[in-house]
Amino acid sequence: MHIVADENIPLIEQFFGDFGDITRVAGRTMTQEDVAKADILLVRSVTQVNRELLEGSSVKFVGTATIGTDHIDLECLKEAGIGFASAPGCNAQAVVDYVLSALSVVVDSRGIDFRDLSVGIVGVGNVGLLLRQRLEQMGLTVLACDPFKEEDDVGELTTLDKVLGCDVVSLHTPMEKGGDHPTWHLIGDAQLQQMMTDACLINACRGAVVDNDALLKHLHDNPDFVAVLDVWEGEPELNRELLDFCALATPHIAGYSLDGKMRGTELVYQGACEFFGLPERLKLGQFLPEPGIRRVDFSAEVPVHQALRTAIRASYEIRVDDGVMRSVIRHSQNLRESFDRMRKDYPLRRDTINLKVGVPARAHDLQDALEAAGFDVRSR
Ligand SMILES: NC(=O)C1=CN([C@@H]2O[C@H](COP(=O)(O)OP(=O)(O)OC[C@H]3O[C@@H](n4cnc5c(N)ncnc54)[C@H](O)[C@@H]3O)[C@@H](O)[C@H]2O)C=CC1
Ligand SMILES: O=C(O)C(=O)[C@H](O)COP(=O)(O)O
Repeated sequence: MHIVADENIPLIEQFFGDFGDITRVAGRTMTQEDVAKADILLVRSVTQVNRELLEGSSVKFVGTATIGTDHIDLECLKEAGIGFASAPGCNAQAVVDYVLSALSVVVDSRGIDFRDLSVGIVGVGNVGLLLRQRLEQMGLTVLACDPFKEEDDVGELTTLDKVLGCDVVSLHTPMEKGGDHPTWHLIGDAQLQQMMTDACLINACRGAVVDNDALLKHLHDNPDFVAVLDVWEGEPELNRELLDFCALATPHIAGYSLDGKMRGTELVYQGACEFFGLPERLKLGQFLPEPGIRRVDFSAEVPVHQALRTAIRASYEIRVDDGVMRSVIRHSQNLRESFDRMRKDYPLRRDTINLKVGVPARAHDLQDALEAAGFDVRSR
C-alpha cells in the first residue's frame, strides 16, 4: 500500500511502516496530485479533505490525527466508501492543561484564589468533561451547557445564558455550521454583551466559534474584558489588532503536548488496523520518551493556592507561548507562514500527569489539591 501523510504527524514511519511505503507532504498545501496514488491518507487539521482533493485518487482510508473533524467532508467519504478514523480525546489532557495555565494567570492578575472563580464550560465532551472534573475537584464553581449530552453522563447542565454569567467562559465545542445547534459564531455580539464586563473568554476549540470582529469591538468598548485565544477565525491569517487586545494569545497549540500528538497517531493507526482487518502490533507506550522535568517538591508550609500555580506552570507555562506568538507576529512579513512555522517548531511539552509532585505526608490539603489538578502526587 502507499501512504501519504502530513509531514508534521509524529511516529508515522513507526506505526505505518508495515502498511507500505510512506510519502510525507506539507499538509496546508496538499494537492490532488499528492494524494492521487495513495491508499491511505493521513492528515491534520490544516488539510481540507473533500471531493476536490480526493477526485480520481485511490484513497481507501483517511485518518486525521486530531480531535476536530471540521476539515473533513465526512459525507463525501461515506458516499465514496472510504474508511475514516479521527483521534477522539487524543489531546484533551493538553487542552485542559492549557486552560488551567490560563486560569492561573487570571487569578494572579486579580489577586484571588482559584476557588474564587466561577467557570462556565460550553461543550462537555472529552475536553469539557475533563476540565469540569479537574475544576470541580479543585473547588471551583462550574456551570456547563451542552445540548447533546445527558446529565447522567456529564453532571448538571444548564443553559448557555447561565454559563455566560460566569467569571470565565471556556469554549469546547466542535465547529459546526449546520444542524439544530450550530456553533459557528456561537459567541457573537449578543453573547458578549451578556457576559460581565470584566469576564474572561477562553477559546481553545475553533476560531470561528467566536465572531472575531464582534470580540475585537467588545474589547475596544470594555477594557476590563479578558480574551484568551488559541484559535483564530480564518487562521493561519489573524487580525493583529485582535491579538494586541488579547490578554493571552497562542497559535493553535492548546493540544500540542507530545503525548497528545503521539496518541493521535496511535488512534488513527488503530482505526486503520480495524478498517484493513490487520492486527494491532504496536502500542504508544514503547515510543513515548521520559519527561524532562520529572519532579517538583513542596514543603508543608507552601499555601495550597501557591503550590497549585507553581505546579501548573512548571508543567505548562502559557505565558511563554504567548510571548513567542507576540514577538513572531510583530516581526512577521507573512502571517500565514509565521503561524504555521510556530506550530511546526513548537517545543516539546508533556501532559501534566508526567510531572511528579512531592508533598509531605502530613500535608493532606496540598496532596488533594494537586491530585485534583491532575498531577502525579508522591507523598514523602
Ligand atoms: N486548540 C486545540 O489545539 C484543540 C482544539 N480542539 C477542538 O475542541 C473541540 C472539542 O474537543 P472535544 O471535547 O474533544 O470534542 P468532543 O466531540 O468530545 O466534545 C464536543 C462537545 O461539544 C458539544 N456541543 C456541540 N454543539 C454544541 C453547542 N451548540 N453548545 C454546547 N455544546 C455543544 C457536543 O455535544 C460535545 O459534547 C474539537 O472539536 C476541536 O475542534 C480539540 C483539541 C485541540
Ligand atoms: O485535535 C484537534 O482538533 C486540534 O485542534 C489539533 O490540536 C490541531 O493540531 P493540527 O492538526 O493542526 O496539528
